[in-house]
Amino acid sequence: MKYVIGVDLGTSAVKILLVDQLGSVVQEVSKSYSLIQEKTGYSEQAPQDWVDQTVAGLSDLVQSFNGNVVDIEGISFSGQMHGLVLLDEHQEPLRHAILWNDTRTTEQCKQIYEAVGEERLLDITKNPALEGFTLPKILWVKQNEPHIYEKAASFVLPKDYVRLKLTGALHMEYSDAAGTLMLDVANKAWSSEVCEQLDIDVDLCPPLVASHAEVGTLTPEMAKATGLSVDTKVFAGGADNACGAIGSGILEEGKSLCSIGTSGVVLSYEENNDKDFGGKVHYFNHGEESAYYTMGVTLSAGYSLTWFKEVFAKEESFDELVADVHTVSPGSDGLLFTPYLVGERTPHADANIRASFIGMDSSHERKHFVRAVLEGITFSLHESIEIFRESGKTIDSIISIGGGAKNEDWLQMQADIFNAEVVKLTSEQGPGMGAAMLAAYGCGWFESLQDCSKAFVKQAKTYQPNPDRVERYQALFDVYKQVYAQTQAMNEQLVPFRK
Ligand SMILES: Nc1ncnc2c1ncn2[C@@H]1O[C@H](COP(=O)(O)OP(=O)(O)O)[C@@H](O)[C@H]1O
Ligand SMILES: O=C(CO)[C@@H](O)[C@H](O)COP(=O)(O)O
Repeated sequence: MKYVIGVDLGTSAVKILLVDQLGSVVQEVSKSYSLIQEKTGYSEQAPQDWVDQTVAGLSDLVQSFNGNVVDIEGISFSGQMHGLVLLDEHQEPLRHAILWNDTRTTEQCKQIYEAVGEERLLDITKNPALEGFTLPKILWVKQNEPHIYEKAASFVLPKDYVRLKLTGALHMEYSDAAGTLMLDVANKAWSSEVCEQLDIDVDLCPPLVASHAEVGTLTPEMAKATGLSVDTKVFAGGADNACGAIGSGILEEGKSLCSIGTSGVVLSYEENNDKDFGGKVHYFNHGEESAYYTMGVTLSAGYSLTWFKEVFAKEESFDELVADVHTVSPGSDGLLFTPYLVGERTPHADANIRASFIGMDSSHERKHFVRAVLEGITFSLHESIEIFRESGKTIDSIISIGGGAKNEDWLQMQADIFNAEVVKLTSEQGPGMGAAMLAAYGCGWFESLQDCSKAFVKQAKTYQPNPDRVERYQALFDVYKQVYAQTQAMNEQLVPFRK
């Protein structure tokens, strides 16, 4: 039996899957790392932590592997998107990585519009200037840390950095490059126009490759540190949402995905690059060649639950925290939560908005707050589904992945709030599975990613919407949607009081 490894470099942890030729996950390892949040709006991580934890995870995996290590033929990567890793001439990081959920760059987004023009930017990159994307982060460093910027020789995204350290080869692939706001998405090339307008040297941008491209093998040092063979083939990989789509079989028009990791994503496959969503949803290159996807993003989805757990139930596991939410009725007896802990992207691109609990009542217990958090996250994702439905898409079945898909009550809640069938797969690790599939396809095990998906993507269970709960949630969703407008101005006034 042959094997491949899929590495998903998430925001909370790196999750590593060993997958056999039948598509079964035979081993799974997870190693966490923390966020560095110096001030409100800031979110960073140390690139070395990603490398250390990935190497430690691979080493654990190899040590408990019963087979012959040379049968592990290939490895590929999925990674949290947009994070800026600025490298010096020796390909060493010049500072911590600035992550996708860091919103310090509102001013730089304005400058991008002024320099490139809103319409032209949308024409070239298919996306608006949002704080989370990479280009505003590069500008922020250039303006606020010029001593660092002047030493920059290139930049990469998180999983590209880990791959660089494992192989010694510097690359970026299209699905992640699309999230930089510097890629000409339709023509799959760096946009010299965008770079020139912002006085950024286009040579900072690394060589581009396809997601399934073989980019090298492990360095002897890394082979030794991980226990893997030096001949293990390394494939480029993809953005975590592109890989999540591959790992869930979102490889044809009409298929949709909901992912609840640190962020939350509702994603839909697009065959073409010429649809017009006016920048309301992100529009990126898929990990499948010549395909695209659109998606709406909730910045603090799983992160809202993690935050609640860290602040109010630090000693408990997620399973313990959510154990009794089914005893609270839908709507949490009048308690609403909006998940804007670090600002928001879809549908409210707003770095200053913050979260709310609305309707606290003396009868509420902790379990009401937990249920309200789960409902608020799901309502937020439903706002993205509403945008897709309003654009004419039919969304009656959604595959649900990510840490949030571990809980049955939450999966049923998704079916009831989305008013759609929700499908759970045998592994909730969609991005890791997608990365493994890119390696399997790259190794030549399959003719196409679709063929690989037929063999690897397996449904475990479906959740049907309950008509009574659907109706109740529709009424609550109408109230939920008002909270943003009602709290927006108040949040602006609170900005000077934040850390
Ligand atoms: N047992 C569980 N029940 C419900 N939610 C969970 C559970 N375990 C983890 N989660 C949620 O999953 C999130 C992490 O998901 P994951 O897909 O691993 O994120 P990332 O890829 O961003 O690192 C946590 O923030 C948490 O909200
Ligand atoms: O910014 C985005 C997508 O645009 C996020 O979805 C990141 O890609 C982080 O993903 P997770 O760590 O939540 O999986």
